[in-house]
This record gives sequence, structure tokens and C-alpha cells, in this order.
Amino acid sequence: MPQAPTSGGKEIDVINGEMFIGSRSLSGTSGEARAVNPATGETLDPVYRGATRAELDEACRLAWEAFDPYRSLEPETRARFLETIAQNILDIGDALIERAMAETGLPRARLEGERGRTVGQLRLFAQVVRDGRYLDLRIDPAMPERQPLPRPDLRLRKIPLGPVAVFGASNFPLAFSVAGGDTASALAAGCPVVVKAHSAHLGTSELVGRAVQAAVRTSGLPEGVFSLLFDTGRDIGQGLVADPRIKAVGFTGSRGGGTALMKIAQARPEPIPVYAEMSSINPVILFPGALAERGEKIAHGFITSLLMGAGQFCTSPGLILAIESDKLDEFIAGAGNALQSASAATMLTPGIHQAYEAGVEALRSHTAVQTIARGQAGQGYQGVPGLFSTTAEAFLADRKLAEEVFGSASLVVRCRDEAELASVLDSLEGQLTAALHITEADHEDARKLIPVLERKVGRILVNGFGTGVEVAHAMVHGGPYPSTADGRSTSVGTMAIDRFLRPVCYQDMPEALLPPELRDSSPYDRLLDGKTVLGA
Ligand SMILES: NC(=O)C1=CN([C@@H]2O[C@H](COP(=O)(O)OP(=O)(O)OC[C@H]3O[C@@H](n4cnc5c(N)ncnc54)[C@H](OP(=O)(O)O)[C@@H]3O)[C@@H](O)[C@H]2O)C=CC1
Ligand SMILES: O=C(O)CCC(=O)C(=O)O
Repeated sequence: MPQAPTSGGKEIDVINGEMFIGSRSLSGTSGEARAVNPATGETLDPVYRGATRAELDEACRLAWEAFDPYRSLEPETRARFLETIAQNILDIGDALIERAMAETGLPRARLEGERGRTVGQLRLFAQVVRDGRYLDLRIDPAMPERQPLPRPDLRLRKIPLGPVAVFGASNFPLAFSVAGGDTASALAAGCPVVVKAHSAHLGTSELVGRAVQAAVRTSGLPEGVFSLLFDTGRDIGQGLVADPRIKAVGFTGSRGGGTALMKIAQARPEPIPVYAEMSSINPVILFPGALAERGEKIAHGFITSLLMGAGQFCTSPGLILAIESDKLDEFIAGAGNALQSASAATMLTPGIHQAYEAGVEALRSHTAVQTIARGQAGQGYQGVPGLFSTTAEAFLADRKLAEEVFGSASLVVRCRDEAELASVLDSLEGQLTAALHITEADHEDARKLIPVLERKVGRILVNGFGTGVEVAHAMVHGGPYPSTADGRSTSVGTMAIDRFLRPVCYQDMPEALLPPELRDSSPYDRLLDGKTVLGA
């Protein structure tokens, strides 16, 4: 008989409706919730119960008590902790993939890929912790003889903000959820984490939460470094953001949800940052040279990107912009043909399906919008893909046409000329990505648009589509509001750690009192009197 996967002697593939408050595993007592298989409509066991206010208070108290000891650990201990979480997630094995499939309707290959991304992300942050450059060390040695005034000795490092609340995303049950990018970057920064599980994947959250809790235990860390809470209403999530011991929030989801949490965070006696990733329609601009050279290929790539994960990516190409031409007509016809044969796909939750249907219906029934194609009919909570078109004039006249329809729906906007296309771009709210499809002949026209794109988006990409974000050092997965709450940050890639840090300057502090990384013997890279000095 195969052995059950364990960590530190405890089984980690168990699903029995438990949440985790520090080292305790317990069932809540507030309300009841069950995950639903969106592919079948079947309600899944076990029953989950929400945390009480007292349990929320305990999770926050433990997180606060863990903060100083956790942030003072040797970097190597923190790095190994992140790697242990990664290994524990892998050790859960197929039980994790099967449960995530049942709770999300996402296919096995996608979830296996997402697990690889989640594990890779944790391991990358372990390297970031070891490397130490995230500390942004700066030393300006004293200049006692400087005239007219001496300069003091100034040393700067970044320290973690404190306990972080993380809201798991529905559409990435692993990579943007319990041990996803927000949790990995907060833990790497030295912040304890309290997760509010997404109600759409309770069992997946429990499995991953158990893996993190086991890593805390076997790494010998203070128990409050990690807690996972369920909520059967809004009380626990909102109470978490309002708790004075929580110092920052990570969130991926709807604009309504994100802005509700931003308001709570701002209304606290001590306001805190909310890093919310919300809506984005990700404009794709097709230039004449590219359309003439390879319109058919671009149409194929566009439809592939649009259909990915039933369009439930915040990077999905929801808006296509181009100047009227025969080649644009051919592109639209080609994309429409490809979309027509596409199957309907199961969406993550009944609510997300319903929101998609309403968004598509608003496009379909709009007097200035033409339906180019719909995919094959579906059933249950399956979303039928849709491609629509309108004119720039109509788009500019109705702001509703610029709203995100979360799913495989996209709107082509036909522009009369470059000036009208620029006006459409100028009218857009902040976005995560913009994609340019160009040839060398289009460079001059593309160059003119780059300043406006820089103002609007976090990532400008060429001859591709934004879906499938690379987890890397130079990645920006962020953008001006409302794509994110704070466009100065990214939620993917190693720079995500910066969201949970703040600088502290130590002036004329004796060597013996300085944090080790700021002493002259520091092994880390630093800026010494304005020049980069490599660590040992
Ligand atoms: N652009 C993007 O990145 C994404 C956009 N979306 C959009 O969000 C819609 C719904 O998807 P979903 O993922 O459920 O997003 P939601 O914003 O509804 O939920 C995200 C998380 O926040 C919680 N939450 C939501 N509103 C509040 C509130 N007012 N107070 C406290 N907590 C709150 C939810 O709790 P609970 O679990 O209890 O509902 C959940 O844990 C989609 O149809 C789509 O439009 C979704 C995913 C990604
Ligand atoms: O495209 C991706 O890989 C990530 C998308 C994302 O962040 C999201 O949909 O929330």
C-alpha cells in the first residue's frame, strides 16, 4: 500500500475541513460552506466552517508575536523554510491536483503547470533572501571634516512591514492563492502571513495550508508565522484588514472586492497599503505592417490566448485596436472563424459564470456593437466565447464598453486613423499589459504610442499576448489603477517583495548596535558612498 505523504511525521494530504491558526488545526464554528465542482454542479465534501472573531483575533495576535522573532532569523533559515513549503506542496502529490481540478474545473495540465510555477516562485524567493540585494543596503560614511557642516554616518536597510493579510485568488488556486506570489513574497520579506481562503477552492486551500503549517513546524519557526482562515461571509476578511496588527494586504480579484478592502484599510486609525490586483482589459494594438505580413498568424495567437483558462486571466486580451483596412477585415474574419469552432469552457464559479454571461449580453445587445462570432454552445457553468466589434467613436462615447468582461470575450475597436487610435488608448484606465503587433515598417508609428502606453500599463509586450506571466526578476505584473491599487508595485517576480518592506536609516549608530548586514563586514552588496560594492 502506498505511504501517505508526511512532513515531520504528520500526514499532509488530509482534507477534513480544518483551518490553521498557528500550530492549531481546527474546524471553525461560524456558518457553513462547501466547495462546488463547477463542471458537474456537485457539492463537495467536507463541510467548511468559518472562523469566529475570537479565532481571527488569535491568528492576528500570533502573527504579531511571531513578527520580531521571524524577521530576526538568519536569512538561510528563512530561505530553507520557503524551500520546505515548496517541497511539502510537491509531496502532497496528486491529491492536490485532483482536488484543485474538482474545485475549479481547470484541467490537469494547467494545474500541474501552475503547481510548478508556485513551487518555482517559492524557490526563487529563497534565492532572493540569500542574495540580500532586496535589503537595498546603502552606506554614506561620516565626513567629520566636511565644511561648512560635518556629515553623519548614514546607513539604510529595508525591514519588513509586519503581518500581511493575503486574499487567495479564484482563478489561480495555487500560484495566486494560499502559498502563491503574495504569500511567498511576504514570507521572504520577513512578514508573517494570515490568509483568508477563497471560498471557491476550500479543499485546495486546506491542503496547501497544511503544507505551509508543516513547514513552519519542521523549520522550528514561531507558530504565528502562518495562519489560514475560512470565512462564510465578509466579516472575517474585512476584520482581518481592519485588525491593527495587520500591516499590509495582498489581494487578487474583482474591482468591487479590492476597493472594499482599500476603503477599510484607509479608514483604520493607522491606514495600511492594500496591494490589490483587479480589472484589466489588456489592449492589443495591431499595426498595418504586421496585419499585412501575418494577420492570420496573429489571429490564431489571439484566439489561443483568449481561450486560455476560459479567459479567466487578468491578462486576457479583452480589447483589440487597429486602423480600418481590408487586412483588418481579414483578421477579424479569421479570428471569428477560429472562435466559432471553440468549445464552451467550464468557469470557476457560478458567480463568475453569471457575471460573464451578463457582460457578454451587454455587448451583444449594445446597438453600436456587432457580434462577430460566438463559440459552441455550452451547458451548466460553461462560458461560450465571444468576439465583438465596434467603432472607436462608439467606444469613446460609452465608458461601459471599456469594462472588463472576465472570461473569453473580446472587443475589436475599429479606428479611422492613428489619431483616433491614440485617443482610444488615452481614454483607457490603467492596465496590466498592452501588446503591440508590429514589423520593422511599423516602428515609427509604434514609437509614437510608447509614451501613452507607459502611462497606462505595467508591461508593454511586442508580438505576443500577455497571458502566462513569467516569474522573473524583471517582470512587472501591475499597473496604474484600477489594474492594481498601487501602480508602483508588481505582484509577480522578485520585485514583489518590495511591497512588504520599508526603509530605515541608522544615523551615527555604533557598529555593535547596527544590524549585521549594515556593518562594515556585511557579506551583501551595497551602495557605498553612491558606488556599488559587491558583498563577499
Ligand atoms: N482581474 C483579475 O485579476 C481578476 C478579476 N476577477 C473578477 O472578480 C469577479 C469575481 O471573482 P472572485 O475571484 O470571486 O473575486 P472577488 O473579488 O469576489 O473575491 C476575491 C476574494 O475577496 C473576498 N471578497 C470579495 N469582496 C469582498 C468584500 N467586500 N469584503 C471582504 N472580502 C471580500 C472574497 O471572499 P469570498 O471567497 O468569500 O467570496 C475572495 O476571498 C470575476 O467575475 C472577475 O470579474 C477575478 C479574478 C481575477
Ligand atoms: O497570466 C498569468 O499568468 C497571470 C494572470 C493573473 O495574474 C490573473 O489572472 O490573476
